Amino acid sequence: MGFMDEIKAKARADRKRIVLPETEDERTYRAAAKAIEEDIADIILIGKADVVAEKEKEYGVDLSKATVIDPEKSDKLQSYIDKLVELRKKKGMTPEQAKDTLLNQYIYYGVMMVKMGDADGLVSGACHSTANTLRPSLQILKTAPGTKLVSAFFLMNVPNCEYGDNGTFAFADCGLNQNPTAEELAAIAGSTAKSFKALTGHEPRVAMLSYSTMGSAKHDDVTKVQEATRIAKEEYPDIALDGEMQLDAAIVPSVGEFKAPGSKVAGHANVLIFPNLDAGNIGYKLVQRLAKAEAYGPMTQGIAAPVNDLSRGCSWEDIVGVIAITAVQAQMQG
Ligand SMILES: CC(C)(COP(=O)(O)OP(=O)(O)OC[C@H]1O[C@@H](n2cnc3c(N)ncnc32)[C@H](O)[C@@H]1OP(=O)(O)O)[C@@H](O)C(=O)NCCC(=O)NCCS
Ligand SMILES: CC(=O)OP(=O)(O)O
Repeated sequence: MGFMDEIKAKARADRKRIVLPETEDERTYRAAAKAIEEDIADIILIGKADVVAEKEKEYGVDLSKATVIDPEKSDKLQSYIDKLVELRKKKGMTPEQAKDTLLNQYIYYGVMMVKMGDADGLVSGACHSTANTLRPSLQILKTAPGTKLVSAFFLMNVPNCEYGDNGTFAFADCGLNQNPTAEELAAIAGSTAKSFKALTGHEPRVAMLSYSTMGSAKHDDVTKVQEATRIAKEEYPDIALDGEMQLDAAIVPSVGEFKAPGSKVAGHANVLIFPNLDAGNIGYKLVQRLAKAEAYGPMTQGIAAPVNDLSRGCSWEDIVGVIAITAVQAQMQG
């Protein structure tokens, strides 16, 4: 059984309520229908009932078991307006702006449902940018206790691959933090190792990636990853983590032995921490497209409740996977 089958089985065991606000996108309907058919979550769609019914017919999917919420008709609207104003008053949010935002940006309505306990998690981003998808949850849900930095990772499943754990990897940060400092990079490594273990059950082996292996090149960019590695080893002594190292040294045993002799991680890494968002975002898309890998994410870690993003290039099957992961994250956050 692959990790996604296991995640779906976990999701099924304690079904959570997952909101999908992007009812303007066909993939949302197909993913919602499949998630219901596979019994992995209770699905809440945000939109107008007649529009959803029309699309359901057009796409030939069965959404009779989904809950459809039309913000305009919801008796919760006023309480959501009040709460949003309370939360964003210091940033200048007025009741008029809050009403307009909740009625016209369904992602905000969905995030408020999670905030108010009317849903357990949210998945969006198939037709909205990452910034517009994650900003509402950063603003409204905020970070989980004990977390300073929210970051975003992908769970990757590379077919016919002997590297990582038979092709299973976590990659980070591929979605959120553009240019992490050494401290932030160390925090991303710690969070991703924890997420990888929690979602796949595998022991993480974390490589701090660079274009240099153990001092083979010299530049401020390399120094940043070396410093991040030092901090991460200090902060997370129980995690197998090493760096700085190149991608080949991280995952290919013979190269790891040659370039980083004595490293327990080199050649065996299953958690790859990229030095910046350019590298992370380009890296995951290369593996997804050229190696035909399944790529689930960008999943967030560190938000007070599970809200996960998607790539606008995702398939509806990817959305089903992210729904299942979101449901399992919701179980873990209680
Ligand atoms: C998500 C993103 C928009 C947040 O950036 P921003 O410009 O700081 O946005 P805001 O200032 O409105 O931040 C929103 C809130 O989230 C908080 N926040 C932003 N990034 C955060 C992080 N990584 N961890 C915790 N909180 C964060 C801010 O402090 C702010 O809180 P406040 O409004 O209560 O003060 C930005 O990080 C971004 O654009 N990232 C790149 C996304 C992207 O293009 N990815 C590529 C495709 S996947
Ligand atoms: C994760 C990501 O790259 O998102 P998008 O493709 O929507 O920019």
